[in-house]
Amino acid sequence: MLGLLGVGASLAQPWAIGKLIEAAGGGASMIRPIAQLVGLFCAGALFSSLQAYVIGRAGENIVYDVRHILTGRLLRADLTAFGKRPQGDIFTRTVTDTALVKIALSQSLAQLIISGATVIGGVVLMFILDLWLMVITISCLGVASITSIALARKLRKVALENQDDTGEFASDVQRVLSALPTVKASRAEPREAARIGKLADKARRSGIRVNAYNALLMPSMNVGTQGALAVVVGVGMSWVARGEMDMASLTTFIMYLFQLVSPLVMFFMGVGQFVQGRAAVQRVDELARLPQEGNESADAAGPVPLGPLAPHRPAVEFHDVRFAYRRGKQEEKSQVLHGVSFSVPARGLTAVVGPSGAGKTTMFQLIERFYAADGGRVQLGGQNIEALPLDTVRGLVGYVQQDSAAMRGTVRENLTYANPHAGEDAIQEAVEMAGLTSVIANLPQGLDTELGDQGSGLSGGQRQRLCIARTLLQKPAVMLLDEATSNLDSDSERDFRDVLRRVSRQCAVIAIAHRISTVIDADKIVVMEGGRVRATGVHRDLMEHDELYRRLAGSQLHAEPGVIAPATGPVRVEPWAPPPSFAFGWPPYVGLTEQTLQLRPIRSEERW
Ligand SMILES: Nc1ncnc2c1ncn2[C@@H]1O[C@H](COP(=O)(O)OP(=O)(O)OP(=O)(O)O)[C@@H](O)[C@H]1O
Repeated sequence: MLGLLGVGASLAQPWAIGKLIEAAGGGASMIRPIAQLVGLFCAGALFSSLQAYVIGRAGENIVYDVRHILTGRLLRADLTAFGKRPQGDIFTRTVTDTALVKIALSQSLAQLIISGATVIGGVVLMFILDLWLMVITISCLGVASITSIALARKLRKVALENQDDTGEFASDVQRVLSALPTVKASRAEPREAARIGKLADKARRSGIRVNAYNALLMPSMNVGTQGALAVVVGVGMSWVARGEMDMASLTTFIMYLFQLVSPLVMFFMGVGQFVQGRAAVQRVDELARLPQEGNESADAAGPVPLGPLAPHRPAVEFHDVRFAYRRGKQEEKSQVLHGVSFSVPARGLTAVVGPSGAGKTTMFQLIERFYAADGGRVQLGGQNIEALPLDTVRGLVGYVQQDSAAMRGTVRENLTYANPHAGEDAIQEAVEMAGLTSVIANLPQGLDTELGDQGSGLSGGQRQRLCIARTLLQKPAVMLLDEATSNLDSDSERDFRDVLRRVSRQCAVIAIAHRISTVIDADKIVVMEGGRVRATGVHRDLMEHDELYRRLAGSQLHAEPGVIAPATGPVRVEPWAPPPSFAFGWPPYVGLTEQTLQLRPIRSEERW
């Protein structure tokens, strides 16, 4: 509305100038026309600056709303759908494309409306002033408008390409930066620089095409209006000379034509911006449509009260659970769990063992409801996990992941992440239980020491203990530990076993374990192989009856002197030796003898 009032004020200005010319020519008082003109100038300036402020504010509100809704949907996105998109692309769409949406939905839309209204108003007034001059003007502008519309269409296409290219570039930068130590250790910097350089170049080339079409858009309109101006001045002046038109009307007409130039150019620039913004809207919209996790009917009811699960019934039950990951655009299935059934008591330690790739972590992810089972039933405290609100499930289940996820922020923020209201005593207790007391005491600012991305600033084992403490603070009913002790030294692991014993008196602890010491202690052991439960029992029975378990206990589980012997008699641990030679030409294994440990130059035939 403010914009349209501004348009009204500027459209009235040539009319006021005409009146001024008439007054000057007729020798009448010029005070009134000058006052009218000044009033119109001031009103026009006031309305357009107010409109610019209001539109700018609306734009910021729009971008805030879009980002707020989008991040909410990203955080609640289904992991399968989320995992298919490169993170850099998600980042570009959330940050850069939302800014373009702001331009499209506020600035350029307002520009289109205001300059469109100015053009229409001007054209109508010019028609009233002189029909034939207007016909001449429209024919010149018509050609320019058709060219501009064709250019705007092309612009939208290249803008979409450029935004995709920028997304691809951002994804690759993110991929490399998140694995920078691996890149350096593999001496892959030149390769990566070349690869990223190619993507940057692709974005540069499509960016240049966007600029080329943008650059053509304005001059094509300018040529049309300048041509129209030349013809109007020529024809109009000859009519004035012949006395068929008065000078005031021609001046007013030319003023309107001048006034038309800028809004027309702005209109087509607005079209350009709008089409680029529409491409961004399309990309943001695609991201916002990512499938969401959770069960709407269960979640709508809100979280059910948390508390320890009843001690007399199993905490977790798997009944014939089948699950396949979906990969790629075609959603090809890779079946991982083939009818898994077992139960976990509400108290005590249950260890899950099995060869790599057996499906142990996948099982945990189904308990956390990161993914939904394709068949069968997962139950928590006797209730189907799918029927419980997600918030309740994740409040009951604490998860220490395999790769000990810690985040940028202080140690305290990391510790209280799952329970932000934890008191100082509870924090100290969790720190103590996870064996972090001396680690934190040695940090420069104790609990308030800042950690870098992924918790850098702590060792792998310390990060692992931090994650364990975080889960302890959550006081879960079911605690999932995915190889949580793999980075701990023997002393810390022994201490942690005591912690596990204490914690498992309060809740169900399920641990994927590769250390025989953790497994021996377990009240129940689940042996998995190839996505199936092969055997369950306690250490002694499994050593007697299960061939795979015996093998794992002897090799894959990290044997520790004096641990296996009391339960079963000595287990022979074969020393590891690689095969005689690998197909890709690794030199034959010779064994570490005194001779091979001596440094000597490598002969050319030994290189690989
Ligand atoms: N996100 C995923 N998408 C597709 N397949 C996956 C995904 N995660 C795991 N897999 C596959 O599922 C199978 C089981 O993986 P899982 O991580 O559950 O095994 P695991 O028993 O925990 O192994 P490990 O002891 O090595 O951690 C593997 O074959 C793996 O390739």
